[in-house]
Amino acid sequence: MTDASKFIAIDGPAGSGKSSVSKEIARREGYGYLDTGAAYRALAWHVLDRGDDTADADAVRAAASAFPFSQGLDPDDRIVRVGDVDVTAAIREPRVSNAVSGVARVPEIRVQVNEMFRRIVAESEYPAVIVEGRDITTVVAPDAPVRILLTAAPEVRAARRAGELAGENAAVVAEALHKRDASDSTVVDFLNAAEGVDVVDSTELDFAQTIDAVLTVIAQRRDADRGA
Ligand SMILES: Nc1ncnc2c1ncn2[C@@H]1O[C@H](COP(=O)(O)OP(=O)(O)OP(=O)(O)O)[C@@H](O)[C@H]1O
Ligand SMILES: Nc1ccn([C@@H]2O[C@H](COP(=O)(O)O)[C@@H](O)[C@H]2O)c(=O)n1
Repeated sequence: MTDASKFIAIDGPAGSGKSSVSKEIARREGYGYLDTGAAYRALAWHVLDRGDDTADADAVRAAASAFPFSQGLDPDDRIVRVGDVDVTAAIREPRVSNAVSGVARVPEIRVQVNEMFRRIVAESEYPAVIVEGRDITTVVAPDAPVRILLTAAPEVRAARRAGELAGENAAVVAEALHKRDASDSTVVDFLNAAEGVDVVDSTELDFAQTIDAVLTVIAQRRDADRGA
């Protein structure tokens, strides 16, 4: 069993605000920030870079066996590398977003990256690390003192994501987001909160209100964990 005491675990569907909210809270509170989706995205990029298809599980496993991934925990230093290549921007491109679920579907890959996430948190010098993804509250750190499912209505998430991708057709962006959620939810359940997980639904909240809501849960859970 891993020591999950440093984890602040946040799950949720695409576009629910996991990365933007986690990053901002990490900055304010002096926590580390681990974007687990970046590892899946970087592996998808690596598979494509090798000229392979992420739908081919054997090709994904082969790419993962030589996957020199690196990512720091500083919320203001978000550089992601595969070997010497800075893939920070490339992993956000639609071609990677559309391919990443293929990587996430391979069970051995999930085991490999989850072990890496636990090791990164255990070795970090931060007092706590906000770790966000799809299965952090349920699989990666089910014993974490703080576990939050951050969600929002599908149309709100799609509109927020379309707002980010200037120049992209909103309907196409929405369709890609829902398709990725549908594929990902066959692998892990990030739409329903597991027992003991707090839900923050930001459908009716602006960004600042969402931050406040998440900070309130963190404070309550950490106090309870300390026996306050
Ligand atoms: N409560 C909110 N109100 C308005 N905009 C928000 C809110 N929360 C997040 N956003 C915005 O929604 C967009 C999507 O958020 P973000 O990228 O953090 O989602 P995510 O859950 O990490 O998505 P993905 O899993 O696809 O990476 C961002 O532009 C972010 O600034
Ligand atoms: N814990 C996780 C995190 C991510 N994934 C997969 O990676 C994709 C990209 O994640 P983003 O958070 O950057 O959008 C996501 O669509 C999943 O396929 C995962 O499976 N588990």
